[in-house]
Amino acid sequence: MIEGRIPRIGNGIDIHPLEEGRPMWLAGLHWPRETVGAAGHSDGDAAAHAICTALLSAARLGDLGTNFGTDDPQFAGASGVSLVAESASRVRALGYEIGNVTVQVVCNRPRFLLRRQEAEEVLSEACGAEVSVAAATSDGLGFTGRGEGIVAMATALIY
Ligand SMILES: Nc1ccn([C@@H]2O[C@H](COP(=O)(O)O)[C@@H](O)[C@H]2O)c(=O)n1
Ligand SMILES: C[C@@]1(CO)OP(=O)(O)OP(=O)(O)OC[C@H]1O
Repeated sequence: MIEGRIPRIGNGIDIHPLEEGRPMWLAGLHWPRETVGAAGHSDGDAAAHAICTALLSAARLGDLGTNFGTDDPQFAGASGVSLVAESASRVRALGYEIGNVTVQVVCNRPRFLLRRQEAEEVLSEACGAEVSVAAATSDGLGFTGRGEGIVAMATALIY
């Protein structure tokens, strides 16, 4: 473990393009009514991936790509939830505990109003610590506003 008793934070950001006909996985949930889903080597769950990078960065363990490379077939189609669980486990293996994690997604759809609690429960279970989920549109601006992609940003606190 890196020296010191001071809590440590990490930030993570992930962006995935959206494509017709792909399943939508976001914030640990499948969204079966969506007609577009995130393209990627894994399930494309930008929220889960941002959480992974936030956790790994807090412990100075690199980021999503250095831990779960696209050159490794093991991670083809990997669920975001499984990558969050593995990231949390790597952080704990260094002797840290996870305080809490927040993640915010920027997209028009899906809407989190009815499923926020479900997403928080799934991601908290994977992390072994409380995860809160927020969402925003970009008010029609940019690639998120045009529905071409999803952005997610996360912060993790470890101690
Ligand atoms: N994908 C989304 C986007 C937004 N929300 C909720 O709507 C609120 C207003 O969004 P603005 O971008 O107009 O500020 C936001 O605070 C979220 O509560 C959502 O659920 N899902
Ligand atoms: C998750 C990984 C590995 O399957 O693939 P992708 O789903 O493409 O996701 P990305 O955010 O581009 O990060 C790279 C990889 O770590």
